[in-house]
Amino acid sequence: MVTISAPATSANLGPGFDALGLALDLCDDVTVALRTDGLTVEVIGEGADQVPTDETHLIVRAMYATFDDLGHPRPSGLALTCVNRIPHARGLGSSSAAIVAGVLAARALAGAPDDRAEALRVANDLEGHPDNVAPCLLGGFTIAWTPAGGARAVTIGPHPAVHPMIFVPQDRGLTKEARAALPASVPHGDASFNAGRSALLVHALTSAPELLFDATEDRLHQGYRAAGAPATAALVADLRSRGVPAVVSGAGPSVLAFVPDKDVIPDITGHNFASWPLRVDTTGARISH
Ligand SMILES: Nc1ncnc2c1ncn2[C@@H]1O[C@H](COP(=O)(O)OP(=O)(O)O)[C@@H](O)[C@H]1O
Ligand SMILES: N[C@@H](CCOP(=O)(O)O)C(=O)O
Repeated sequence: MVTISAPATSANLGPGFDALGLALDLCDDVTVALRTDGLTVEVIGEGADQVPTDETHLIVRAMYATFDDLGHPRPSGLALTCVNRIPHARGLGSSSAAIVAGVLAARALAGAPDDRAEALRVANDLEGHPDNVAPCLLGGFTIAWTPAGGARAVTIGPHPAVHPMIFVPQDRGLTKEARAALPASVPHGDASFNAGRSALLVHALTSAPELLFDATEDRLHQGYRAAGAPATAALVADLRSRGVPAVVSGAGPSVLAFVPDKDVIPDITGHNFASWPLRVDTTGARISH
């Protein structure tokens, strides 16, 4: 039996589309036990009435893909108990947390070493972009990239004065749909703008939080997604008009803001979002046997 605790994540952080991400201290816990035969999936909390409980469940899919990647036979029986806290389809990396949990659980049950670089490669192949699975696996603020051999990532910082605040709406928004809203190409000026802001964001998050406002500007994805999530765009614009570094969290529809102190909650009167002050998770997914 193995238990994986996998954190929520906020990807992109404004200009770092598909590259930058931050782990947050809100975790899904998954316990997996080997059985002689059959598959059972018990889900408590987020998504309990919505996610499948057969072999199409995302954690089970990630486990099977990992056993196959290791060349290890799939077990004849599995029992999963999932305690879910990360809201689904809100831009907080619930699918990445599920994939990471499945990859780490399968590696542990197969007797493979806890090799996060290997786990990242497999998790990214399943998720399709590395910016959530990287912080979920490594913790902290991560920069991820995908060379020919598969995804890689480094984790750094962030500066202790980086205080994330998440604003979560009731409505959902699937990442797949938000990605479909993006154009096939962008103007060179916008690409160059984001390259500069992404570089500045690394400096701001690690050494100079006072630069976060300029560093979180984006021209690659948020504008194209605004029509599909107008309430999100309105909250980001309102917060930024008051000098708060605010961005779309992942593909949305949640909003991430950086506040000067963890107890400072910006006034969001008139916006139908719940405020969640979350600390940075500095360790990444945890495994307990
Ligand atoms: N813990 C989980 N168990 C099973 N499926 C999950 C879990 N978390 C997420 N999913 C699946 O992933 C979908 C959300 O993924 P996605 O659109 O990428 O949004 P998010 O930003 O929350 O990752 C859910 O609707 C569900 O189908
Ligand atoms: N870079 C991705 C990030 C998606 O994050 P999620 O938490 O919304 O799944 C994107 O912007 O599509």
